[in-house]
Amino acid sequence: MTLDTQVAAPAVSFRQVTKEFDGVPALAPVDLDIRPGEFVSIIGPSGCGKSTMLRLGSDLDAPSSGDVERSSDNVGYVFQDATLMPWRTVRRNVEFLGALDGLPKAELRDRVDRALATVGLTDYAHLLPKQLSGGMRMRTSLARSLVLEPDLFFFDEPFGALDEITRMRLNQELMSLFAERRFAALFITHSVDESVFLSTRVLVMSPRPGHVVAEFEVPFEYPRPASLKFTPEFAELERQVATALGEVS
Ligand SMILES: Nc1ncnc2c1ncn2[C@@H]1O[C@H](COP(=O)(O)OP(=O)(O)OP(=O)(O)O)[C@@H](O)[C@H]1O
Repeated sequence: MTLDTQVAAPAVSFRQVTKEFDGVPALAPVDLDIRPGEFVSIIGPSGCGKSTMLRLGSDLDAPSSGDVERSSDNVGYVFQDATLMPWRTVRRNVEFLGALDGLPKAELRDRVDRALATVGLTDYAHLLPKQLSGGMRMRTSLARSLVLEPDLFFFDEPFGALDEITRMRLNQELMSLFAERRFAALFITHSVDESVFLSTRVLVMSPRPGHVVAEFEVPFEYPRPASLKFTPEFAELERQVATALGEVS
């Protein structure tokens, strides 16, 4: 699918958005548009306001000044903690948001089946969260959001607590999903490699009060093969992002 990301209305836009906590600025004025088909990563030092931006973008918190606008209320969230209900099976966890949203039973069943298949958990749907690996718990969390077929996704370091192999695999799966669905995404990470591999655009933030100090367009076509990471072009972009991070850390 080709999408002209420059003409579509922003899925979310930040206009001169600031945030203070107890009078102390956490976020300097931020301007940012994320359009349908854009996967924007934010990377920056600890405490620079990445999660704050995500909370403001997703309406979990209100800015101190400025405006945040979303073009759709159909929003998905995936956090580092999968926040599954321990007494519910994988299937019942994945059903949860769709049921809350009042999806008709048959539609919900179809969507849950598709979401479970997308994340590779069809054969594990009867298990409880305690019987799952960390990667499977994260897949369950992702599937729960997918059931709502969101136009806009917020990811707060979803793979930060996973081992490297699982993280690489989930990066590949999320990239494939994005290649297919082309939702809009705001993705918080501490990993340069992950940000470049997944994103159409990478933003580097300064220490508190956070603001965007560097921005990189990532030109690689989707779907991206894992072997992309071994190309000189990928390594060069990683080097540039890491350098921008180093300059501000
Ligand atoms: N509810 C709050 N009350 C007071 N201060 C807060 C609150 N939430 C965040 N902060 C402060 O705002 C700043 C930005 O926090 P935020 O969690 O957005 O940073 P971050 O870049 O996501 O950090 P990390 O990479 O460590 O997760 C930090 O200095 C934090 O202590």
